[in-house]
Amino acid sequence: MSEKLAILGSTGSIGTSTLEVVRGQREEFEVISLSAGSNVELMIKQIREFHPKVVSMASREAAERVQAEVGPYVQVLWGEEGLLEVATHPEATYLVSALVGSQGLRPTLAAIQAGKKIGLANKETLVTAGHIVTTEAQKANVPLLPIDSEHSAIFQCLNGESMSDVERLIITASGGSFRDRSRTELANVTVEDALKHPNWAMGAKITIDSATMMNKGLEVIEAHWLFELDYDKIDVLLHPQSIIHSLVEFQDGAVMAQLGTPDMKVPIQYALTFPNRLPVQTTKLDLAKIATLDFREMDFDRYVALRLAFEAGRAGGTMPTVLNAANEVAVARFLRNEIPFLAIDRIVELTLESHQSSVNPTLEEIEEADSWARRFAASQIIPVLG
Ligand SMILES: NC(=O)C1=CN([C@@H]2O[C@H](COP(=O)(O)OP(=O)(O)OC[C@H]3O[C@@H](n4cnc5c(N)ncnc54)[C@H](OP(=O)(O)O)[C@@H]3O)[C@@H](O)[C@H]2O)C=CC1
Ligand SMILES: CC(=O)[C@@H](O)[C@H](O)COP(=O)(O)O
Ligand SMILES: [Mn+2]
Repeated sequence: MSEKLAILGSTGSIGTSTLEVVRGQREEFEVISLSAGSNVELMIKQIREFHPKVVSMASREAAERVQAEVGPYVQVLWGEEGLLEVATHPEATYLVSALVGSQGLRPTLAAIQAGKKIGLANKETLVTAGHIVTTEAQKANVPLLPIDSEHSAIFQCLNGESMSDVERLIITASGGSFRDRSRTELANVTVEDALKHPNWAMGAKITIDSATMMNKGLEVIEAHWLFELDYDKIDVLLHPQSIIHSLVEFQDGAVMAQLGTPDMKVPIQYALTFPNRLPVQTTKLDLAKIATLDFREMDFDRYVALRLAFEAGRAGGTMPTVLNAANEVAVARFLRNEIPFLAIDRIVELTLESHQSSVNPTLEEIEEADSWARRFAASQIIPVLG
């Protein structure tokens, strides 16, 4: 048995793909603890199949419903306390951090401080408090293994290389659901349309982030922290097929890329088994069938969210925290049909413009900035501009 797993967000897109990886490599993994929000039915199924010792749900009511079904042999907790228990269970060796949003920060930090290896899908954690998360990981001598497909690709390209030879990272972007529409054509798009990602089946929040290009913005900040590179050395390239997951250019002009069919089981398993590789049940890449790979230069006027993310990342302090929190609120409002699509990046921009950033913020200052940004973004009534 190589890893004993704690999984935050086990009922989500990354969580269920992680359990699919476990199913494919039963002798490699044991599931120790799981957490979910409100999906009681799926949690009960996961408990019956994987026999965790502890699980947690978002609310007491959901936890009681799970406990009533599974009996006393599994401890069912709830709320923030439950997330911390799941993340730091003494028997777990490895945390898969796959909650959505900056609510993943506290439990992920706790797992780092408890010495668990981290498989990081929850990019918002690194965006909101990158300097704290990376410093704590270094102190605890804990690896942060990327699950996000682009960062896994870069991590694989950098294997055995010296960071001083890296000229730049090139993060690929599919362009999301509306990549073939101009900005003015986005005024009346629906939630249903925005949720149709061309290449990946993912949770709702990241699918909207992909449509606004905020996902790529968050990934630029994530790459800055994971690979300790200046923003001037991080580029974004439109690549509609999502076959090249990202690239690294070296100072001698050589460019390394990692390719594969879009299937999160591949980066998830690599993060779990690194430095080893094991077989994965996936569709193998057939380049002759694909025949053509396309690329387009990034347009920062079309994708305002990406420009805002570069600006917030470069500004540092609490600006990335505010970018992330305002975006979380704006995306949730769009998903509830409260605001139009184009209001998402406008709300983020207005929130950033109104924020007084703190330099080298503490965890408490980050949480304060996060709360302030959530309140501000929730209160904005936006005249939508093209
Ligand atoms: N999906 C993907 O392919 C990729 C995702 N990522 C990142 O991974 C993270 C997870 O994304 P994804 O799996 O798509 O998201 P999903 O929305 O599919 O899953 C989110 C998970 O978090 C749980 N959750 C939500 N709210 C709460 C809460 N208040 N308390 C406890 N648990 C909660 C959900 O539970 P429930 O189901 O019960 O609501 C679910 O298990 C995000 O940060 C995303 O950006 C990165 C790369 C690719
Ligand atoms: C699978 C994954 O890692 C997502 O972050 C994906 O990359 C989203 O695609 P785009 O943001 O490029 O549309
Ligand atoms: Mn990604």
